[in-house]
Amino acid sequence: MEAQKILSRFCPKTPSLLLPSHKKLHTLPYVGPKNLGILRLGCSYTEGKKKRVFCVRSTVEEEEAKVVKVGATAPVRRKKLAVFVSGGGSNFKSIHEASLKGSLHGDVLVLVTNKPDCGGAEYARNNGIPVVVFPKVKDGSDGLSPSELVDTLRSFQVDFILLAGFLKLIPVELIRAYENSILNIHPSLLPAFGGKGYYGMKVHKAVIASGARYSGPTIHFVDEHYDTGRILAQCAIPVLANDTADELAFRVLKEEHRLYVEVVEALCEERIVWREDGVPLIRSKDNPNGFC
Ligand SMILES: Nc1nc2c(c(=O)[nH]1)N[C@@H](CN(C=O)c1ccc(C(=O)N[C@@H](CCC(=O)O)C(=O)O)cc1)CN2
Ligand SMILES: NCC(=O)N[C@@H]1O[C@H](COP(=O)([O-])[O-])[C@@H](O)[C@H]1O
Repeated sequence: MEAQKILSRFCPKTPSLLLPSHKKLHTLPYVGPKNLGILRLGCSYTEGKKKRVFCVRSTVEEEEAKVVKVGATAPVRRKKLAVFVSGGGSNFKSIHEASLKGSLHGDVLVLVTNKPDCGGAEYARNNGIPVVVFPKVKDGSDGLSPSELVDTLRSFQVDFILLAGFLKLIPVELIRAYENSILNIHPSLLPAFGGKGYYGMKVHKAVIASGARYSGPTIHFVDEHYDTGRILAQCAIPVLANDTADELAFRVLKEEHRLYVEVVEALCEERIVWREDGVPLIRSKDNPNGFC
C-alpha cells in the first residue's frame, strides 16, 4: 500500500494493480479434485471507493517451479530486483528478457531513473514495470528523496539493486540500507578509467586516447564513491589499432549484456561467496568447487 501511495505521487501512469509478486498473497488450499492446484487469493486493497481483490491460480507444479534447487538441495527463493537507469536501458532490457525467459531466477519489480523520458523508462512502462524518479529534480516536485527511495524499495521488498547506466551518485542512505546488495556495470576494466567524469562515451574515448590494448566491462559492488566498490566480474576484450570510440563501445556493450545477465543469474541463485580478504567470487553453476 505504501509503495502505491508513494508511486501515485510521481508516476500517475503506474498500473493501478501493483505487481502481485510484492503484494502479500494469502495462499488458500484449493478445495477440489486432488492436486489440481492452489487458489492464491491476492490481498485486497482499496483504490478510491473500489476494493480490488485479485486471484491467481497456480498448480502445485508451478509453485514448485518458482523454487530453484542450487547445489545440494537447498531451495532458493526467487529474488526481487530494482534496476536504475539514466539512458537507453539495453542492459536493463537484457536482464528483463533473461527473467522472462526463465534463465534468471528473479523479477524486475521497479525501475528507478533520474530521466523519466529515457529509453529505459519507456521500456519499463511498456512492460508494466512501475517507474520511480530519483533523485528529486532541482526545485521540482518530481522525484523521491533518499529516505523515500529506501522506503519505496523496501515496500517492493527489493532484494538487490542493479545500476545499469545510472549517472547519479547513490546516496549513503541507500548504500547502508542495501549493504553488499547493489551492483553496477562500468564500461572499462576498473580501476582504470573510472570515477567522477568517467561515464558513457567519455570512458571509451579515454581508453582509445591512452593506447590501452584491452578494455571491457567491470561489474562491481557499489560503495559511497564512484567505481571504487569490490570488483565481482570483468571481461577483457582487445582494443584494435584502428578502433574508433564508437566501435569499441559497441563491442564492450555486447559483452556487458552477456556478463551482466550471467552475474545477476549467479546473484539470484545465491552463488556469490566472499573470500577471507573481502574479495567477492562467483561459484560456478556446473562445478560447486570451482569459480567463474
Ligand atoms: N555511490 C555510487 N554511486 C554510483 C556509482 C558508484 O560506484 N557508487 N556508479 C555510478 C555509475 N558510474 C560508473 O559506473 C558513474 C556514473 C556517473 C559518473 C559521473 O561523473 N556523473 C556526473 C554527472 C553526469 C550527469 O548527471 O549526466 C557527475 O557526478 O558529475 C561517474 C561514474 C552510478 N552511481
Ligand atoms: N559509468 C557508468 C557508465 O558509463 N555506464 C555505462 O552506460 C551504458 C548504459 O547503456 P544502457 O543504458 O544501454 O544499458 C553502459 O555502457 C554502461 O556500462
